Amino acid sequence: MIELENVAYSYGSDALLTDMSLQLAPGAFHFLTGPSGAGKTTFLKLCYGALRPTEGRIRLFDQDLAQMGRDDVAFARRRIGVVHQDCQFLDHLPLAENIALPLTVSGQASPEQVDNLNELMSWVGLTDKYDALPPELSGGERQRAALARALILSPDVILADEPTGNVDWEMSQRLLRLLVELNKMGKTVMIATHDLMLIRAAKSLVSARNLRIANRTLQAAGVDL
Ligand SMILES: Nc1ncnc2c1ncn2[C@@H]1O[C@H](COP(=O)(O)OP(=O)(O)OP(=O)(O)O)[C@@H](O)[C@H]1O
Repeated sequence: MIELENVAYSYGSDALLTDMSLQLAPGAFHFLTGPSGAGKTTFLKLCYGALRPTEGRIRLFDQDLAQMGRDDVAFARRRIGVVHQDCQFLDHLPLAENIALPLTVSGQASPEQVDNLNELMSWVGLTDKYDALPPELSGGERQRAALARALILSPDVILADEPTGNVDWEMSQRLLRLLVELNKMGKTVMIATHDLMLIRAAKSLVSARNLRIANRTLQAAGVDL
């Protein structure tokens, strides 16, 4: 689905990431860990085509990113749901409209026309927050809403950047179970996290591959992470 081959990335003159190769296969479940500032968010941005590599090759759904124009990337992006680290809601819009935004922004539908909106909001346990404004939500509610928004276009791949940041352990587990459930439905999942407890808790739920960014490159993490 997403392939990286010897990818490097630099924001300035120094390379942040080097020689990274990965194949995200259909139905795979990956954790991505590494110290703060190691480049996890940057790596996810490369995976969804928001950044282009300074070296190496990226393929999104069998297309070479280097050959893809803006429209091609936008089309491929519809198959990738991204849960952003800071949620990125529009504070003046009710929650349901925020969640439906990936559909309504392109003029494809109004929130009332989005068939799966109620279903999604119920699945993440937010039916009573339909009309709430984002600043009125708790941290866990925001994270669940961010997950719902990432799913509104029924993507094949979910890339989640610290989806359990700023929530308590119980809520982390709940979010983890939602992501595992999506994986059981056949979706490819990658979660970037600092939370090693979460990765350990996932062991009993899903067969995950653990990756770590260290020394500017991607490494398979051992059982003890
Ligand atoms: N747009 C940018 N321009 C310049 N430098 C950037 C930019 N975005 C990120 N960086 C730098 O790249 C490095 C990696 O950032 P990134 O957010 O990818 O790390 P991370 O592993 O996700 O960190 P954290 O775990 O703290 O979220 C950091 O030093 C950061 O300051």
